[in-house]
Amino acid sequence: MKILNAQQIKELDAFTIRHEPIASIDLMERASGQFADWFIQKFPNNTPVLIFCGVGNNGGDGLAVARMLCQAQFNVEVMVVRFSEKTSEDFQVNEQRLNKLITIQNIHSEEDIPLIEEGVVIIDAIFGSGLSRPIDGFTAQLVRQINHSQATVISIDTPSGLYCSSNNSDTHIIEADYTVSFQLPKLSFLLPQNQRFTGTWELVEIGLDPEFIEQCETSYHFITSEDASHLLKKRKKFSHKGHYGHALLLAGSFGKMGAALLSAKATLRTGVGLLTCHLPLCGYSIMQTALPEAMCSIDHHEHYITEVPSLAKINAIGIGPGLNQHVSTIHVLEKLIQEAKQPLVFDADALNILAEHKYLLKQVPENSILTPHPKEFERLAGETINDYDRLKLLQEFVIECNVIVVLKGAHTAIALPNGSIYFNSTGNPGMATAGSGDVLTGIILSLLAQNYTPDHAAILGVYLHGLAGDLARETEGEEALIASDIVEYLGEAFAVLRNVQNEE
Ligand SMILES: NC(=O)C1=CN([C@@H]2O[C@H](COP(=O)(O)OP(=O)(O)OC[C@H]3O[C@@H](n4cnc5c(N)ncnc54)[C@H](O)[C@@H]3O)[C@@H](O)[C@H]2O)[C@@H](O)CC1
Ligand SMILES: [K+]
Repeated sequence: MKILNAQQIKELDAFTIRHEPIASIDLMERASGQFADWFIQKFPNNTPVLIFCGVGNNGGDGLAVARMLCQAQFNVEVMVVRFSEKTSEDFQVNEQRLNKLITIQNIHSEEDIPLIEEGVVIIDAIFGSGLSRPIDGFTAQLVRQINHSQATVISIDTPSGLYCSSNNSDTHIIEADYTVSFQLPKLSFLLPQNQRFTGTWELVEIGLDPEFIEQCETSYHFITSEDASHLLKKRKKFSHKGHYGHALLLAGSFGKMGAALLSAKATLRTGVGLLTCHLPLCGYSIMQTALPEAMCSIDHHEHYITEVPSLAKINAIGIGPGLNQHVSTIHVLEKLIQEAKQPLVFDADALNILAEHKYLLKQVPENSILTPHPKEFERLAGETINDYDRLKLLQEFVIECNVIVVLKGAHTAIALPNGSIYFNSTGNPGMATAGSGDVLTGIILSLLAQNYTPDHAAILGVYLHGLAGDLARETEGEEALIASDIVEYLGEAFAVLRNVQNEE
């Protein structure tokens, strides 16, 4: 699913109006209807509702929603924030329609701002995607007062004051509990720094033109279940393990053999034909006992890896989980980078070694996958002061190094060598737990070995990992969830994606 900027959203609305065709006021009615349905599902109609409307089309939505909630027997109070004399046409139509049902109040200055009573639910329809400069004056005071109140706040389309695709977090912005947005997510929703503004966000479909969306150019995408299911290949009836590739995992050191084990388990559970783990001697009985399905290639060193195993007959290589940064291991990484012709995935200490030895980073083969968390990415690429700058740095980094970076987080960002970024839609805070990243490396390695292209392996792997985590949460909850659970639920995650495939 594409992520569009404010200008593109405006053009998309206009194109839909011309080509569906649908009158602008009817499109507003459809959008407001979807919001109202969402609201009615969520709140009982004895909830007192206070709606703040701007004077543009976001405000128009607010007025239409007010009418719909009145008709659903909610007790609704509406205040129009008159930050401008000019009102949009669709705002005016909805103002007239609502006037027949209730008395609309107005805010012209700070004195008109009401006290916000306890228990009220606020709908924020002050500004939407038309915001073009920071909120100021009495509107800023209103935003401050809403944010200081105890009320539950639901924003229509976007929290008022938040730019769709650039940084303005130091200005006045509504801090919503929920944001219900129209059809496509905004870039701002996907960045950690904006979570306090958007709260939990959801999308409602409003029938914007799919062909127009198709031809819009954007670097940003949001991975839906349909997107992920399109990437998932079918297994063939007349196939054997040789068809599903041979993965090599270089992992583990004394005290960190669990990371190797988790990663190896995930590799096998993601459908690889064969897996060889190259481990230090101390890992041999651990792996053979805990995971009999994996083959072992054993290093001469007791505690860490010092040798590159044979790469013959290997289809993909993963390195990093539970490794250390001993000088011999650095040499292993160097040799591997120089000799490997297979696709590679780098994680954990493999990334730290690359960060410490930048000459190695320059030699990493093109299309290799790096899976840093934000701190590891900072070591690789440098510091930034906000999430937008980090995103820009991420794009510059992948273009310069010609690699794929999986920047882990709530909406993991997969950056491809051309600078496109895919944000993941699955996963939950329960997955912020030891070993979760090792599992992801195993999943991606497995897909690479099965001949998925590196970009597909990264996108599908990240989606599956989050989906398995979401399924695990249903029984384990967020606190009790551990990385092994993610592996346990991989089978169910595949089943969910297959269902999506079959429904299409
Ligand atoms: N037909 C359409 O275009 C649809 C639009 N929809 C709604 O329309 C919204 C966009 O509406 P608009 O483009 O009218 O814009 P907004 O309602 O977001 O903003 C209103 C106007 O305020 C002015 N403005 C911007 N920043 C300001 C500031 N800081 N202080 C004072 N004035 C400022 C601008 O002229 C802007 O057009 C969407 O977010 C969505 O809620 C939906 O009804 C779906 C259909
Ligand atoms: K809003």
